[in-house]
Amino acid sequence: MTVRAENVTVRFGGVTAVDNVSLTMERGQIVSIVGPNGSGKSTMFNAITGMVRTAAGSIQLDGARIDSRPPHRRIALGLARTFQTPRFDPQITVEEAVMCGFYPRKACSLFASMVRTPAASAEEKTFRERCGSILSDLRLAPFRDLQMSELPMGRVRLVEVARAVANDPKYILLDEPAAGLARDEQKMLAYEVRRLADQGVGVLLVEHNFNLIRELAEHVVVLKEGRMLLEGTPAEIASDRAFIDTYLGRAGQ
Ligand SMILES: Nc1ncnc2c1ncn2[C@@H]1O[C@H](COP(=O)(O)OP(=O)(O)OP(=O)(O)O)[C@@H](O)[C@H]1O
Repeated sequence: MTVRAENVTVRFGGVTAVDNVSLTMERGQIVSIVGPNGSGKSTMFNAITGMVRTAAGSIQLDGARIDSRPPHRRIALGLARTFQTPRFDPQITVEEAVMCGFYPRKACSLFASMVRTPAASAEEKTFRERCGSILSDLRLAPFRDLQMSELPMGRVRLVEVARAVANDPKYILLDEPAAGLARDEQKMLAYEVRRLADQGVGVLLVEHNFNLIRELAEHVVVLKEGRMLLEGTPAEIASDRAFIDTYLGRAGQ
């Protein structure tokens, strides 16, 4: 049970944003992609989730090619993601934002929901209860009725994680989820990410905070200028001279 990206290349006009990169994420495993700004991390995410077209290579989910499937089909197959800069309607509440995450799982039709058939009401109730528990896991329950525009960006990122979790994913791709979070919020996020992995969810994490990576990731892939520089455990990566020079040295982390 894996997501396997093999020899993926993505080009934007003359720019090769990702060049022949491979990575594998198993269910229950936390894999991290690191690299300086512009090294292709988000583009690799976008290739896996179908937001950009690959020029070469293949992407498989649990053994089946998904390269030609649109993003919503990949979501339905259990691939959820968060965005570095989440975009929510500023006027919806935190609860409404997380409830959006359940829609791909809805079994009842829109018509059934509108006329409130018993099945649709029961489904709505189940989703609302699950939403409540996701909000409290991510310590967002006190903000449930606030509008998204009232939250600082760190918490907006947590709502984004909550929305992705609502989709009950097999694999979740988190794009810098800890950016802008206070230390205690980062710890709580790390705990939740670990818990997701323990429940069998594969996690792909783009993160600049190497302490968090060291704490969470079992495997790290380092990108530089779109290419894979090296891969290994956080300890192996952290002691590698090429990594220290490229990432820690130049990026000033
Ligand atoms: N839609 C796009 N059109 C053109 N070029 C793009 C596009 N998206 C990314 N790029 C280019 O591709 C390269 C890789 O960008 P990408 O955003 O994947 O890097 P990143 O490692 O995620 O960076 P950051 O840490 O700043 O988010 C960069 O040179 C970037 O300018």
